[in-house]
Amino acid sequence: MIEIRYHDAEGFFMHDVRPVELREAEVRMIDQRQLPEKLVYVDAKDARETAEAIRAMVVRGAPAIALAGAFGFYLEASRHISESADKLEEVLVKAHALLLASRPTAVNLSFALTRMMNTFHTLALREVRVDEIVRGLRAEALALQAEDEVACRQIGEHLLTLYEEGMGVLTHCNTGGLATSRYGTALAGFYLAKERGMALRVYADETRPYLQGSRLTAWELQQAGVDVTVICDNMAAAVMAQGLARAVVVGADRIAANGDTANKIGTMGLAILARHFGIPFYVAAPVSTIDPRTPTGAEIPIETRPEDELTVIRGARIAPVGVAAYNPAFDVTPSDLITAIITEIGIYRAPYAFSH
Ligand SMILES: CSC[C@H]1O[C@H](OP(=O)(O)O)[C@H](O)[C@@H]1O
Repeated sequence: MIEIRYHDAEGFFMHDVRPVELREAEVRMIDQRQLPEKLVYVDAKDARETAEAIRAMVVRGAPAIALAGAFGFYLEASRHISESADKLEEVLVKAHALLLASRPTAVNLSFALTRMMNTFHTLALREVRVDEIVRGLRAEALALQAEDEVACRQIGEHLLTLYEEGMGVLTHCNTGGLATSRYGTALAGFYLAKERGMALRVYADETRPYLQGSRLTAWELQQAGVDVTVICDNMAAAVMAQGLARAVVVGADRIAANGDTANKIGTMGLAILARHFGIPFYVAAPVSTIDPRTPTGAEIPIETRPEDELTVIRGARIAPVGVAAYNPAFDVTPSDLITAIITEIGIYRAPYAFSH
């Protein structure tokens, strides 16, 4: 991976860009580790570099890593365009495994890679030339991006039906343009409200330990002119108790068949608080985040990330060297605490029973 460009992040509007973009021979990603101070892009040229970018959270967010995975899969194919179909299949099986292993919880990545591999097999069975297979894979990857963009807008439209003028809404982590193809999922409602002149107040949990809320959500919404206030994660209860937030909306990384939802660590606590304070708790996600093959939240693999992501912040140590740190990246919210699951095809309410 190479850093290719830098400029001040001020005045940069996420509506106009994509966090992950397929170019001719590389996938270009905003390096989200360096926001909000620096806007830096990195390029990855093959499956290995793309998998590393996903693992290192250069690009993050369930839909965005799915697109990065699909782009990396295509790039790998394009580097073997002069080989036989059998050799290409051998290469793509390895690329699929490498990309899939980069982060285990978000099912969108698995869904996108399965789409790409199925596209390969469909074209290979027709015995088309390898260069035509590679072109077909590029088209499928870009189709995934276009589908996600439409889905995000539709999720935003459905979210708007749940909001009232002037209300405060609390959100967790980053589920905006940086986490998707564009617009976001949970944040899409705030962008659309802004476009339509509807005033909403957003309370963004900083979202320890990786700070996606204070670093990314606050940056995105501020650039878009949305009223956003950063709070520490431990302030959520007070914000609800004071009536400042009258709803909670979050994203998702995997929704099980019964509606149990894996999302950024800290989400389950918000759902429990929302139930206690009698406010709605919404999950916003494209249907590509729903995994009917996973029966309940107990079967969702939860990624554990490096301890120093918790004990060191921007190079400053905040815990003694050698102390143990437990750093699960996600938790699972039981479906009975979820008021509604908002997707691009509609709003689902409990009891949830998702099937193929
Ligand atoms: C649009 S959903 C994004 C989803 O992904 C985030 O996790 P991470 O930043 O570790 O990729 C978080 O769980 C968000 O809800």
